[in-house]
Amino acid sequence: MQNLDESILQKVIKARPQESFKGTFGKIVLVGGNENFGGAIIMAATAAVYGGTGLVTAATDPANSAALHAQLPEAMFADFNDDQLVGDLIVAADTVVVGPGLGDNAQSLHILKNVFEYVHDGQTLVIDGSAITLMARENLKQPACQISVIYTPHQMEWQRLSGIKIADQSVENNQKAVQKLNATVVLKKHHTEIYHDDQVFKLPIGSAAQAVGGMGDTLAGMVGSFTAEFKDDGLDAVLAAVYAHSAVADQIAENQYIVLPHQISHALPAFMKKVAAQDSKTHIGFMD
Ligand SMILES: NC(=O)C1=CN([C@@H]2O[C@H](COP(=O)(O)OP(=O)(O)OC[C@H]3O[C@@H](n4cnc5c(N)ncnc54)[C@H](OP(=O)(O)O)[C@@H]3O)[C@@H](O)[C@H]2O)[C@@H](O)CC1
Ligand SMILES: Nc1ncnc2c1ncn2[C@@H]1O[C@H](COP(=O)(O)OP(=O)(O)O)[C@@H](O)[C@H]1O
Ligand SMILES: [Mg+2]
Repeated sequence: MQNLDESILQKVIKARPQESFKGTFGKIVLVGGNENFGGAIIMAATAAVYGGTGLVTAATDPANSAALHAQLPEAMFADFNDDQLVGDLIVAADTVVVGPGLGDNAQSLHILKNVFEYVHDGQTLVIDGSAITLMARENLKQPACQISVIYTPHQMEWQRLSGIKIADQSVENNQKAVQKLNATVVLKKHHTEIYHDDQVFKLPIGSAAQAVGGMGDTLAGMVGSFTAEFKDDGLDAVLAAVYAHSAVADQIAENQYIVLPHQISHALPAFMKKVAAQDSKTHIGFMD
């Protein structure tokens, strides 16, 4: 098991080329947010916008449209019930995130199946929250095409997906389950573990100040954002997102009892600027 450190940030987050436009930095579609969980998809989309992905669309329940636009005018809205529209957006995307606040009823399942129908070779698919629960419950297989699949379960979602009880989630048991999945797994907990092929990475930072609703929705948005924006970096983009999420949280937690998920997103542009400007030996104190 390898401990992640700050060097993963400099490896991925570089100064932007001046000869560029929004399309250079990727397109992402985030699917989720039923009428009760609109906050989840708004938090995920916020992470994607502030993470720097060039074009961000939230496919969600129409009940969330006004709130999304009010909170995040940079993001576009699509009705997640419009299969064709969502399909067209997915076809054009670099990364698709599905699950934050999607819910687990028949409508949620229909939307998830529609996403799986349209994803195609070369894309990244981040599967989070309700989408993991639905796949486990409905025994739904991940799409068979050549996509990079990244699951971001918390321990109970991982129990549902892998069948491994939380108490038995050892590195060895988790590795066996991940090898059957053909996917990367970001197992979220205190000191999150990332499983990829036969490699295991551990996040040595982060704290209980992060134990608030929406923290994982924000991480899913960041993982999606970085995989779309830094698409040549593959696994490193995932590792950098996981590290940055908790590195920013730790800095906010120096002065706060808890960290609100949207505060992490809002702090990202300044944090990323510091990373891109600094050499790899310097501590990144974006609030210094
Ligand atoms: N503002 C919004 O819109 C928000 C919307 N959200 C959306 O809600 C949807 C459902 O997601 P979910 O995670 O809230 O519920 P679920 O999948 O049933 O898991 C909870 C069950 O597992 C158990 N549990 C055991 N270990 C655990 C662990 N380490 N981490 C977490 N749970 C653990 C836990 O035990 P308990 O707390 O009861 O002791 C409980 O029995 C999903 O789409 C998500 O995106 C949320 O993000 C919140 C903000
Ligand atoms: N005690 C803790 N220490 C460090 N990180 C934590 C702690 N509790 C929660 N987190 C982080 O918060 C996030 C919680 O994810 P999740 O349960 O999916 O949240 P939600 O679905 O409410 O957005 C994960 O990134 C997890 O690693
Ligand atoms: Mg979650």
